[in-house]
Amino acid sequence: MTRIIARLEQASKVYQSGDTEIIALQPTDLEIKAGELILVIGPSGSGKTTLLSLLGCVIYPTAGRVNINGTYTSTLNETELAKLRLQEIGFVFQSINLIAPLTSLENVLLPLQLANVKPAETKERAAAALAAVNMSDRQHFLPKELSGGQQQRVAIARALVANPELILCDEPTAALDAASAEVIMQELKQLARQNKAVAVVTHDKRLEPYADRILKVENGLVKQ
Ligand SMILES: Nc1ncnc2c1ncn2[C@@H]1O[C@H](COP(=O)(O)OP(=O)(O)OP(=O)(O)O)[C@@H](O)[C@H]1O
Repeated sequence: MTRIIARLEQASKVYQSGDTEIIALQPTDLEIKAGELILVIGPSGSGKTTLLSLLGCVIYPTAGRVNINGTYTSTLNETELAKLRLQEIGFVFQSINLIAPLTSLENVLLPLQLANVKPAETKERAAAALAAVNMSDRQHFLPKELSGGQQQRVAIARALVANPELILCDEPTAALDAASAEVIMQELKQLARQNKAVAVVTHDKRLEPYADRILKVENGLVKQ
């Protein structure tokens, strides 16, 4: 039986802006399984980032429940939730967010240091994560010394170094040319093959051939 890594049960998100309620996401049922790469597409403002933020436990649902790898997030306090995020979820953002004064290796080390992994182990694991995205030869480079595609690969290494089950990406290829976008997608596909679940929000049509499943979001409504 395929493992379910993330599940939304009638999960919705409503934002309050002054007197107006904005329904960012209608009540949604969704299962994301180990081994699949999902694309999330839809117009601007349709609720894609909201969906990804719910899956990433960055925001709480207004109603309904979120289950990550068997745990309902509503049963956790802030500290436990932060720990779950660190252990189970890897994030890759469009804006990359590498820390400028830190080298590739130091950026990738961060999640392990935050998770209190033993120093003897951290370096080895960070180096292995960089090797997995073919960036071993750029370990000691600063972000500004790397191309956009290389920076994105370091961001992926950082997202996967703690060995999370769920990898969430918001427009990971937006700033990249066709060749770099293909490398990134091959790498995300590779992660899915290693029985992780990968969800990618994108406007980029070039990514569709890589998807096992495409979710369309329109006006806060998710269609499979
Ligand atoms: N913090 C917030 N407060 C109020 N409204 C919000 C907030 N975050 C998002 N929204 C609203 O929720 C709706 C969905 O936003 P969301 O960011 O999920 O869209 P999106 O599909 O990711 O858009 P884009 O493709 O432009 O990034 C929008 O109407 C937006 O204005």
